[in-house]
Order: sequence, then C-alpha cells, then structure tokens
Amino acid sequence: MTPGARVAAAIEVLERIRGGEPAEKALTNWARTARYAGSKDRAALRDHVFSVLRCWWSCAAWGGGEDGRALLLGSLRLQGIDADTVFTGEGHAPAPLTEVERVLAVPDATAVRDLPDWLWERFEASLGANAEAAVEALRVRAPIMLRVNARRATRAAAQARLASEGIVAQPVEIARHALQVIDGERKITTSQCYAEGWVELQDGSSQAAMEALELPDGARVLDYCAGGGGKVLALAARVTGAFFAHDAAPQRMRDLPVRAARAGVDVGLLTQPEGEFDLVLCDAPCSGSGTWRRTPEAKWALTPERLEELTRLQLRILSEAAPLVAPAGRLVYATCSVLKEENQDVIARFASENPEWTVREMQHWPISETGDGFFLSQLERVC
Ligand SMILES: C[S@@+](CC[C@H](N)C(=O)[O-])C[C@H]1O[C@@H](n2cnc3c(N)ncnc32)[C@H](O)[C@@H]1O
Repeated sequence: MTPGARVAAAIEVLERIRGGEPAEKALTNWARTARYAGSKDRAALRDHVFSVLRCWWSCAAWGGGEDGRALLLGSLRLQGIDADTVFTGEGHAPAPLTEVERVLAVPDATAVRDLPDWLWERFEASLGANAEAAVEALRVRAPIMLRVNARRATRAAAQARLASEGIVAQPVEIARHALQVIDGERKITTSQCYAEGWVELQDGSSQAAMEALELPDGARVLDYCAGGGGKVLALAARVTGAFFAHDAAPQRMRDLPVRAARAGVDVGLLTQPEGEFDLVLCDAPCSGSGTWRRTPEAKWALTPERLEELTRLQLRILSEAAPLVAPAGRLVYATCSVLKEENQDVIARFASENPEWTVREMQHWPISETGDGFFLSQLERVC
C-alpha cells in the first residue's frame, strides 16, 4: 500500500471507531476486508489510528474537525508531515486538500490538552506540578520493554542474542533486567530468545515494582489478581520459592502455564486460594491511567462513575486477600494508575477500616520514557 492508501484506510477505521466500534475490533474488521494488506501496512495503519486516539483533541484542532479525514489531516500536521504529499487523490489516496483545509490556522498548542476536563482536575489533584508532564507523556507512543529472565540469561547475553535475531535492544536504568527495544519489535514473539524464555514483554515500571519487593528464598507468594501472570513470573525469576496465581476470571490465566514453562519456573493456579502466604500481591483492576498511551481509547471512555466503581472493587479485593497473608507476611497493593483515588486513597481507607494493618511503604513510578505510571504499596500487620 502507498502512504496515501494507508492514510485512507486509517480514515476508514477512524470512522468505524466514531461509529462506536472499539479500536482493536475496527482494525481487525478492516484487515478482514483488505487481504492485500501486508504486516507493514497493518502496523502503519495501527500507528496512524493510535496516534489520533492519543491526541484526539489536538488532531481535531489541527485538522479542523472530528471526522476521520480531519483527524488524520491534523495528525499529519502535528507530526510535521506535509499533508499535500499524502492527500493526492492518486490511486487509493484520499482526495487532495481543499483550499479551506490547506489554509487552516495552526492552533495554539498550549490551548489544547488531550484529556477530558474532569480527568484533568483529577490529574492535577493527584500529581500537582507533574500533572502537565503526565498528560504530555500520554500523547506519545509507549516504549517496547523486555524483562530478561535471570533464570535463563544475563542482560548482556540476552541483548547479544536478540541482536543476532535482528532485534536491537539496549539496557535501561529503570530496572535491573530491563531492555528497551529500539528496532525489530515485530520479530520479538517469533524469536528463539523469546521462545526459550530468555525474555518476556513487560513494562519497565512493573519490573521495577516487582524488584522493589523484599522476597526471601523459600517465600510462599500469591499473585491474587494474576491475569496473564506477568508479575508472578517476574517474582518467580528472582528467588526460589513457592509461587501461586489466582484470578476471579480464571480464563485470564490460560497462557500462564505455557509462559511459566518457557521461563523455567513453577506457578500453581488456584481457583480458591486457602492457607497462608508470605506475600500476597493484589495487582488490582484499575483505570489504567498510567498506561493510556498503550490503550488511548480508555482515557476518553472512563467516567467518574466507573472510577468510583473501580475504587470499590479495589477495596473489596484488599479485604478478600488480607486474610491470606501469614502473620508476619506482606500485603501488597499495586495499580497502573496515577490517580490518587485508586492509590493512596484506597490504601488510606483500607488502613482506617482495618487498623490491624499498617502501611510500610508507598512508591510511585511516573509515566516516563522507559516505564508506565505505576503505584505500589506494602502493608504489614501491626504487632
Ligand atoms: C490489572 S489486571 C492484572 C494484571 C496481571 N497481574 C499482569 O501482570 O499481567 C487485574 C486482574 O484482576 C482480576 N480481578 C478482578 N476482580 C478480581 C477479584 N475480585 N479477585 C481476584 N481477581 C480479580 C481481573 O480479572 C484481572 O485479570
């Protein structure tokens, strides 16, 4: 496909999204009707669509409207691409720019903030002077991060082996085993390095948070909201111990046995956890506000009601998990949100309703070049 045809396809997909289709579904549905599109075309299309979703209001301001064509025009202008070279009308490219489109005024960049107003208030209340930087960070593409599995390889060995498979990655400071992928990201999941469990895809802040947990050899660990199991795998790579995973929706853990086998670790799946664990991790469902550059639709879809519902669920999960912690053990609460309603406020409320628990530590990771926004709190029983 030509650059113009890719932009035309992106306009079509954005129209589907405006019509109510979720972005992933709209992209899949489009691909079904366009068998001629190769993997590079699909990746380019996705980039166009996600660039708009991350910066919807800026694109609308720079493109003079909120239909697919205006949004794409705005997105190209924002990226400094001469739209006349793409809107040519040739082949499958979109029609040439009209005079009105060509003379659109460049808006004042500071006047547009790509976040719903109600959320801006929450960002300011949560992050203070860092709120603007967080909103700005959510406007750009997320880094592709790998965690090197210390049970299989050193970071240097994994970096060299990835390079031999055409994947350029470099060590970054955020976590001890973190590599940032610079080139060849589409080869990761088909590489030998990945198949043999040397590396896993995992955001830098999640890696750093799992490294921050004190974990003695032989510990019994329960990942209470395990999902795909990224966190428990990171913990199991650190020490020998007994590792278990639970999720209220067990089907979310379906890939975990394969991932654990690849990584060379054992993780038991528990539908009804019982007994005592030295560490119980609650990586709770949340707004995901720290990860919205990966899932930009979510920042426009969240409502105050949904946020409130999530905080109730987060408190409930902590109450369910707390009895599973051994007397001298730790209850760990984590979210990939930057909102204090889901972080400090949940912890403060839990501690005030459960005075036998005290907060030992609270840590925040900002949305950065190598990590998503992340929150971690560790609680212990009062002696
Ligand atoms: C943020 S995700 C977990 C991500 C996962 N830890 C990882 O690293 O990939 C939250 C998970 O909590 C699960 N969940 C929701 N309500 C729950 C509950 N009451 N008890 C346990 N898990 C729950 C969801 O099904 C979801 O998989």
